[in-house]
Amino acid sequence: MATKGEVKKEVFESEEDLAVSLAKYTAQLSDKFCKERGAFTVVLSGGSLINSLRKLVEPPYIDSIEWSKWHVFWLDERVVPKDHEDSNYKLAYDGLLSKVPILPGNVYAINDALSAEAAAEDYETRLRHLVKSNVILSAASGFPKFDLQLLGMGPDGHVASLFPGHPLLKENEKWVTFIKDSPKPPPERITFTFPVINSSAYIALVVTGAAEAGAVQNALGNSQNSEKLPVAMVSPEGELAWFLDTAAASKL
Ligand SMILES: O=C(O)[C@H](O)[C@@H](O)[C@H](O)[C@H](O)COP(=O)(O)O
Repeated sequence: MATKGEVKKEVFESEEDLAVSLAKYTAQLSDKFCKERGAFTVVLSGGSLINSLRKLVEPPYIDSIEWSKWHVFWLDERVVPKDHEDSNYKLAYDGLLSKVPILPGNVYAINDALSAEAAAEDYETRLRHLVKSNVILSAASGFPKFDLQLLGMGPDGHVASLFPGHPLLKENEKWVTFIKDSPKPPPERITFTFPVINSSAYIALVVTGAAEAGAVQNALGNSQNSEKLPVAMVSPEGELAWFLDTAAASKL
């Protein structure tokens, strides 16, 4: 499946068709990595992505995926308790993790007892241990190389908690950092940095709805706007696969 630096783009008639294809894509990668190395490291976003993964908890995937080999991480997380409505962990737990036999020890939620700054540091330290123990692979650059990162995008073109014009876009040393002034509430979050996003073996960028069409154009089309949005900075070492619906692709 993989060609280094390859960008694939598929436009679906409906979100339902997109969800079917996204489940197939995720299951195929799970198969590949479980066979190759006995583990699959998957990074989740918040937002509508979790709903778009709903076909994974239905046949055939619910039974065929080797869930016990999954290791689940978050691209970004809101600094709120894990049972809070705003928690990306809760969103993923309710919609996916509670419905499949993933091992609780393989689910890497943030420590919600810590401040934003401390939670980001703690998450990075845990990732470093998992790279040492070969659960997460390491890129030549030294950044962690996740098998699959599943990204959503906001109408302003943000990915993870990396927002347009924010100084965090330039962070090139830390693996995980924090933000206290997120324009999208809640304001306090931790987030992967671009070097970690772009070290990924595979990235799926899942975007639906007319509100995101301008940002999709900025990344993929002939946009007049010279400011590169965060989504346009997604450029993994491995494969980038866009999953769009017709509304999100309407300006291409
Ligand atoms: O915590 C978050 O806010 C998310 O991880 C965020 O980065 C999300 O992926 C985008 O905002 C897209 O959200 P929608 O899919 O709901 O548009």
